[in-house]
Amino acid sequence: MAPGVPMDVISCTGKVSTASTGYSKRAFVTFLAGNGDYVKGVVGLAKGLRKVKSAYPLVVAMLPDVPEEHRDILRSQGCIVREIEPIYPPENQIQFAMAYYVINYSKLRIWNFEEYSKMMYLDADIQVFENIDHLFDTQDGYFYAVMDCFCEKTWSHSPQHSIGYCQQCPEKVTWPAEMGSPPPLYFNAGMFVFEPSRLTYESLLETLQITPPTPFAEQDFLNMFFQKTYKPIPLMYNLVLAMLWRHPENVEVEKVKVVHYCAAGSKPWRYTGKEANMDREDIKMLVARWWDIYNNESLDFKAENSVPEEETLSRSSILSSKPEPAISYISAPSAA
Ligand SMILES: O=c1ccn([C@@H]2O[C@H](COP(=O)(O)OP(=O)(O)O)[C@@H](O)[C@H]2O)c(=O)[nH]1
Ligand SMILES: OC[C@H]1O[C@H](O[C@@H]2[C@@H](O)[C@H](O)[C@@H](O)[C@H](O)[C@@H]2O)[C@H](O)[C@@H](O)[C@H]1O
Ligand SMILES: [Mn+2]
Repeated sequence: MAPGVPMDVISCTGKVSTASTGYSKRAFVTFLAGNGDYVKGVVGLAKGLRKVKSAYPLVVAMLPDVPEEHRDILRSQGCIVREIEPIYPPENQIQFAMAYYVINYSKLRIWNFEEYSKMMYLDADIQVFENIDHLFDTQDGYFYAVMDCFCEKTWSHSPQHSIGYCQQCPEKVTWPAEMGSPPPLYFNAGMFVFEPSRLTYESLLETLQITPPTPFAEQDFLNMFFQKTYKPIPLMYNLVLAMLWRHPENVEVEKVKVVHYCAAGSKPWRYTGKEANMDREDIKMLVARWWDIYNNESLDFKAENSVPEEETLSRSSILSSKPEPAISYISAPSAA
């Protein structure tokens, strides 16, 4: 099992917690850039959230280069489209792990969505297979995300990769004293629970301008910025596919609620099965499950079934005012 992680999370009963007292506007948010095929990822995500009957809308923070045709597709799927301005890191010569990561700093604009009190960020290459609304009831003041893995070659630039150390199995290769203290717990930034705040937003942008970029771009930056308030949540909330072959002992596939198609060659809408590990039966099954949702027309947005956002708000405020059985915060099992 993965190392035990100190955390309190809502028991996965899915009940509304009394913690969300009073009016609180919540939403999922994803990020879309370019005129390429990631729009399929967002459509899949919107349909997946509908399939699990999530109570909250999906906001799409999109760069100006997303074509109107793609915006119409997303509106027709019930998404709330929000155009954002790009954010670029300071001048640098860095070699990002993937060249296109440079656009991912624009994700930081979501901290400025102050009309929401709590949001859950999901990459467009993520699918939600079980309802995770209960994560909105996590205690405020923290940054919740799943721990990443350092074993893929995309990490070959890092000291931890060079000595074979991974936080998913810290006992396998212990961190040598001569390299100082081991790296702090590090999260995958494809999924996280956060609270939009103008103050945090401005601090993020100011800090970014004086922070030299690093290979994992905004993910590295977010890990540095939220190091003190980061609370790991179990792997079931963001299965980074490489965990299946790097740390199978930490994965209970039947418990996985969220799958992150981030391994090379695993984007379902581009899947060929030719890249390393892509011919695995579990990968084929997870890609097929993604397509089942994407192609399921009964999951398309139907305006007549929807409740306009403002009404949804009042419903959620009724929900939060309705006396709900308090639920206990439990110290969750280790992150697996
Ligand atoms: O051409 C692109 C590349 C990335 N993204 C967005 O940026 C996120 C991060 O990129 P990606 O998921 O490919 O990174 P990975 O998690 O695979 O390293 C994607 O999920 C999308 O939300 C996008 O919209 N268009
Ligand atoms: O821009 C930096 C990116 O960093 C992350 O990518 C993953 C991916 O590259 C895997 O292949 C690695 O193995 C994994 O460790 C790494 O975290 C986030 O998923 C993505 O949303 C984005 O923030
Ligand atoms: Mn991703």
